[in-house]
Amino acid sequence: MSESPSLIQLGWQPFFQQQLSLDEMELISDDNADDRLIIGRVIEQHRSGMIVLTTSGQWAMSQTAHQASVTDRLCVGDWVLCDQQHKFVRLLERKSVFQRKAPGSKVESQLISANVDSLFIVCSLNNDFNLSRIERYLSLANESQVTPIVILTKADQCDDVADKTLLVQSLNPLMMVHSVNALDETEILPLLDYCKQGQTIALLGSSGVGKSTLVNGLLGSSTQLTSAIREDDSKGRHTTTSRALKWMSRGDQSGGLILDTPGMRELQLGACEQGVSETFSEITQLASQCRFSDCQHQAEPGCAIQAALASGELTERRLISYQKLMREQALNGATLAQKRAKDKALGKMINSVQTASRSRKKGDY
Ligand SMILES: Nc1nc2c(ncn2[C@@H]2O[C@H](COP(=O)(O)OP(=O)(O)OP(=O)(O)O)[C@@H](O)[C@H]2O)c(=O)[nH]1
Ligand SMILES: [Zn+2]
Repeated sequence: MSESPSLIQLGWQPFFQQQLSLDEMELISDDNADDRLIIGRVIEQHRSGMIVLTTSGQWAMSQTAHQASVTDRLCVGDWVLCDQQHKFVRLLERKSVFQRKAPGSKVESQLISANVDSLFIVCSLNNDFNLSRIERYLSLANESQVTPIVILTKADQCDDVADKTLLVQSLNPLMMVHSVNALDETEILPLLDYCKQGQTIALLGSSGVGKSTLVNGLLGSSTQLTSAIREDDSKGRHTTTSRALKWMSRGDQSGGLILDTPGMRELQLGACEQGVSETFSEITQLASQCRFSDCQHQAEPGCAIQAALASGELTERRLISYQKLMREQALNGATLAQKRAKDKALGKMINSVQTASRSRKKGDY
């Protein structure tokens, strides 16, 4: 590792500080205490465990067997307290979290990253340009309460940059939208404003839109928090994996962190009804003005949505995009409800088995 960062450089914020008890604060600041506590941030996740970075270096975190239910649910970006033996003590509450449906399962979620402040939604201005995909990513950002920033790449390969940028801006007039040639470092410099010291950003976008190019450009000649590591993959080959959390520090300017895990890149829409509603807030607003509270927005009289379509205030594309995402939510919701019902049934069965076994022991069976 080239350099140890300060807590602030690692992304420590008042939100996390406020969670520490007085006792914990004492144990953190007392270098001589036997039960000294150390604050660390999870920077990598491996099959074998978590790598935690602290102000005094990085190490593999250990845990006791009974902590597995918590440590199995940790992810890159998490803040943890550890003891001097590098053993997990507790997880600090997350400011934000990205999760997805676990592969092969409709109901379990898999945590991808935590404590991201801003999300760069990357979309290229050539053939990948797709408003509905941006809306999908916006729903994810809103659900996770992470600030979205839309970055339109390959501006150098597009004839109507201004028109397309306006279209994206029309999704939300308050949203930050940038169009860049990601290969040109001077064009991406303004993006560094979102990555100031203590801020953690993540990137989301289809393959080939320029995420790696942006990350490399933003890192510039940054000091890396950590160097690349070599580990054996499942087939025993050596692979070089780069750190999931990268630090942008250029010259004497100390920047924020880029969280770049493969999982983040493949993120799909999980359960995020709230995020979808927020992304399409004008549609939910309109729907509340329909004459009938159960309006299907088809041909009912007094339908505010149909009226907005007719006046051109709302586009059909946007309505269809909203309905599609909402339908996906309904499906997610259904599977979650089914899972809850199943868990409840299982709980009942376990209870009845335990009651029966207790009565057998008491001899009244
Ligand atoms: N002309 C031009 N080419 C770009 C731009 N951004 C990226 N590219 C090129 O597009 C190709 C894909 O870029 P990457 O940065 O690897 O894309 P990515 O999003 O990281 O792709 P994945 O790793 O598959 O997710 C590379 O050849 C880049 O040089 C841009 O703004 N303009
Ligand atoms: Zn209606």
